[in-house]
Amino acid sequence: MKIAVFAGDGIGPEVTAQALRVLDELSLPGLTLFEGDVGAVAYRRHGQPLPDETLEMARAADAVLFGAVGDFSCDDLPRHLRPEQAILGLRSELGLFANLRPAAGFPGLEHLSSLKPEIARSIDVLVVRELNGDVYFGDKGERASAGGREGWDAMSYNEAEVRRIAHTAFRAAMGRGKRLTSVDKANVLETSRIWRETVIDVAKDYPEVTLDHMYVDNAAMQMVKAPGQFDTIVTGNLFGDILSDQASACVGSIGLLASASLGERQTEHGTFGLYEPIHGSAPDIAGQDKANPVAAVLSLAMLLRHSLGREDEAVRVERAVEGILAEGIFGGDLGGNATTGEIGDAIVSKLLTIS
Ligand SMILES: NC(=O)c1ccc[n+]([C@@H]2O[C@H](COP(=O)([O-])OP(=O)(O)OC[C@H]3O[C@@H](n4cnc5c(N)ncnc54)[C@H](O)[C@@H]3O)[C@@H](O)[C@H]2O)c1
Ligand SMILES: CC(C)[C@H](C(=O)O)[C@@H](O)C(=O)O
Ligand SMILES: [Mg+2]
Repeated sequence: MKIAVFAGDGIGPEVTAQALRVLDELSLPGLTLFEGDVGAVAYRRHGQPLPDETLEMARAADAVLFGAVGDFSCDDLPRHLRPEQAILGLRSELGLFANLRPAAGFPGLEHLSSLKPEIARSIDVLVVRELNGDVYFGDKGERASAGGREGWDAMSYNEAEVRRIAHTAFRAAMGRGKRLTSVDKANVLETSRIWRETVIDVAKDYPEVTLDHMYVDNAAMQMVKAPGQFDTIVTGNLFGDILSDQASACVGSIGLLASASLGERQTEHGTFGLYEPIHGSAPDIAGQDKANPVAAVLSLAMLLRHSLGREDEAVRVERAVEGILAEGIFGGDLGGNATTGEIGDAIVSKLLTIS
């Protein structure tokens, strides 16, 4: 089993280090780790945010554990050299079109949510975000206009792209509450019209799943008003990016939410995938031992489940995280004062008590 570890920038290495301590504690036989450069750190060392050797390392692995990329010092670089191109490049080059972003409350921690506890208690949603298309990967550029320089970005989805993410989402909904909400902006966008018609067509293969549709502006409002109404959400790249950050505040902190990015490639151990927190490099707290490593540790749990076929270990890691949160071990993002390292220590100790 090979895991490529790309820790990246800012708090990326800080939170990834804690996930690696947890992985070490599991002592999985036959596991080899490879470390590669991504993001601003890769740009400084190699002149590119996603060097060829990093991409090759990912291709040769069974899974990628990713930290975060992004650095304000790179804000003025041309787009293709920006750190964010590392994660966008990995997602597209590796065909990772399905981004699973679960957002469920931790029992007893409702008071940590930005919502009223009685509303927060109900949140248990899986956001299935399409990851290889949309306005992210359409043509873009700058041109002259009567109003001065004009930036433009083309948004599109074709039926094949919608079909494959819809199948992923319907299958995920089958394993959950059998309710799927497709989020779009079909009242305005042609992209969303094709999206909606295609999702409706795919629904014929899943008669047990109740499908409904919601415009993204309403979905954002409903996410804070009554998040418990959602079971599984399927949406495009941009809307999924935004709604998942929003869902994290409903749970309590962006430092709590993990993600899996999956494609079609199967290995002898499971589905090849890339696993990362939904948060970024958080330059405002980088280097201060303040970052919450829970999202990174829970990303490792998703890696164990989906790419290594290690459900038992995945559950153990999740229980350890739930355990330390139930004991009130929080960092500053949740109103506590535990450092990144102390939260990692607590998770590792808790793991030892769970068989
Ligand atoms: N996948 C990725 O690598 C990824 C994801 C999002 C943003 N980014 C990049 O990260 C940089 C910063 O972006 P941003 O500030 O918009 O988003 P961010 O997610 O990095 O931070 C947003 C806010 O949440 C806080 N936060 C984030 N993670 C936290 C954690 N684990 N513990 C405690 N607090 C945490 C930060 O301190 C900040 O206040 C940018 O360069 C952006 O492009 C990268
Ligand atoms: C860094 C950025 C390109 C990325 C995205 O927009 O997908 C991030 O916000 C995320 O959620 O992983
Ligand atoms: Mg995001």
